[in-house]
Amino acid sequence: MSSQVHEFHAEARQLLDLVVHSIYSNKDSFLRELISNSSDALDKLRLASLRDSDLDSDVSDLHVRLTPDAQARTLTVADNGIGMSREDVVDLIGTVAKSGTAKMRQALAEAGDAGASEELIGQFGIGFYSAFMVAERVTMVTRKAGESVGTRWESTGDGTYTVDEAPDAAPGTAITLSLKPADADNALHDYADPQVLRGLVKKYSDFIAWPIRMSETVEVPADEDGGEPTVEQVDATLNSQKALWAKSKDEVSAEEYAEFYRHLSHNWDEPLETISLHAEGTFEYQALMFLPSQPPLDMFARERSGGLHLYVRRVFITDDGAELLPEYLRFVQGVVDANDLSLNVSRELLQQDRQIRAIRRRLVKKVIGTVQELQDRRPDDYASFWTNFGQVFKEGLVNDPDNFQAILKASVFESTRESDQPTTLADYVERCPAEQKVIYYMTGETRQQIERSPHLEGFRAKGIEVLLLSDPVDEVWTSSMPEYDGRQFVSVAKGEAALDDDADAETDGADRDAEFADLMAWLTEVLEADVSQTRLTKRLTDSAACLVGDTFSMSPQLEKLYRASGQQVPHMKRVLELNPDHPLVTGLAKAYADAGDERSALTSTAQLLYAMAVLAEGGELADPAEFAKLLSDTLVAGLR
Ligand SMILES: Nc1ncnc2c1ncn2[C@@H]1O[C@H](COP(=O)(O)OP(=O)(O)OP(=O)(O)O)[C@@H](O)[C@H]1O
Repeated sequence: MSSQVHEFHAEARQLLDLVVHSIYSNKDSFLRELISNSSDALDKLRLASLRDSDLDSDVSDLHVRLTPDAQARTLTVADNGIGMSREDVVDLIGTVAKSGTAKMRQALAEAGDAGASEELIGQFGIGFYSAFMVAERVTMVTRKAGESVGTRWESTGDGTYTVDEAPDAAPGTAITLSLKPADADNALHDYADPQVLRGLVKKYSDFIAWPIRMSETVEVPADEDGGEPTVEQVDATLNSQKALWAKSKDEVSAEEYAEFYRHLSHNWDEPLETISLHAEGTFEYQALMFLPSQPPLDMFARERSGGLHLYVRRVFITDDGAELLPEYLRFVQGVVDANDLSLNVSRELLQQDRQIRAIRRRLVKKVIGTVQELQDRRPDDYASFWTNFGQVFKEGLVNDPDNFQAILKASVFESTRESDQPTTLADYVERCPAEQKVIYYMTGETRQQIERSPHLEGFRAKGIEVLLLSDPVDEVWTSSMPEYDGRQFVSVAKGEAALDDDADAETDGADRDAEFADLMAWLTEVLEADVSQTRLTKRLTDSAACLVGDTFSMSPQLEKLYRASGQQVPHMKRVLELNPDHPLVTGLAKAYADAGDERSALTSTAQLLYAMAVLAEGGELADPAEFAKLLSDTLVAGLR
């Protein structure tokens, strides 16, 4: 195939434009990005050759090489890794691989000016494109393992790039940067200077497992025989290649951990917390995990792979660590290096492996324990963790019954208490009056909707704190009637509300029940399709009526969630609760008593009463048009 000019995808162009004109101060980080990509490519080739004995690739000396050329003002970063095919190049480099998400697109659209690029680059990372922060032109020559012809890619970072055949390409990938003039004022260093490169590798990429080599000029002093001093080219390895996870925590600096985290995660932020684990005994392994300080763009993408990389005795096996941590901990980044697994272990085997399962159990406990520690000791960091990952973490309440209590404890919840901070359950319990033996909650779609719901009126009037749960998972885990610290979770929208506080209430209640008995029996009959029973309520102060489920029933929101996921669930009838002090209820009782046999005229009022109760809790009417007609007819009748 001949030379082709391609246009970058719109998003890629936008991003490149930001990069080229970037005032991002950390331009040095381009080197870390390129070395990181090379390291990944070397990992992939070694793995491919382990798995596929037909792959005729030389893996005896895998490495990265830096070649600065001060005269030509170029820097080449080359590896003999997996390489890319022509299609790979166009697909991977011509588009912003990870940017399909709305968030990135939105951020790009908003970042109109160069000033915003700083933040954007720092937040999202730009991988390969970071080369354009320091280079006027980038040339990539690459050849994929197993293919005979290579590809040459070139761009100046304007809207287009060219792709050519490269018949003589060496296996792997070589990226040559034609460097912009060094400009110390703008943190643009001289990347053709070997000393600068040496320093950057030490700083950012020391832990890379593969050797990063550079040919250096060294002076050989005059020997004893009086020969002249000479200058020689020597191949130097710039990085120590030490696996950070094998070291104990006090041997590694925070900055080293942070760089390693960035390398692993392709994020550009600092880790919020570093977790190091060295297990000895039956199964020996080392784990190094990080809680990020920023959420990744694709956290809610279902196909997102796990954040843990698996190594076996220092050999990279997979970066899809789905078997190592459950989905609800998918934000955790890190490495697990197991001593006793086979290098040939396949994905299927991983799933069944006893050792992997044991490791997973331990890692899960460790991560939850770390979140708990944050909660106990570093409230600000915990708050930021919760904002970013709380919703995902709470998925564990549904998916990980074994750790339910630990997850519950390490979580926080919104509540009716006057505070902008969510509460732990321990604090909730501590605030409870002595006689309150349960934890009250209400679920709904948003906090605002729940707060307006009539069910809370009585609780609010009595100053009883209620948890406001508005994540979809909340519907699910609460429906199994869990306990915390021996206290049951009780929905304020289910069962009878125990809100009495004086002894006379019982007799009072019996009198009132008798007073409204006829009306209630009639309402249950008229609203038979939706209402299982009508009773007088203790939970309302302002509204006329509300609907409550049985203690063990499904909430309407859960019903909706099940339907949305394609499951057939029966429509749940609920109890209609009436406020005997409300004029609409007393008025209706009177009208009902006066109407004699002419009660059919009151039917629409009964239906409106029901519909209003549904609307007040933020629910949806089965037939909104019918409701509008009923209301209109009633209003018209009132005007006559
Ligand atoms: N040296 C290389 N050898 C082989 N493939 C490479 C190399 N450099 C980049 N690639 C391929 O190009 C893809 C895109 O690289 P790029 O650095 O833009 O993004 P990334 O590494 O996936 O993520 P990030 O943007 O966070 O760095 C990589 O995922 C990889 O498949």
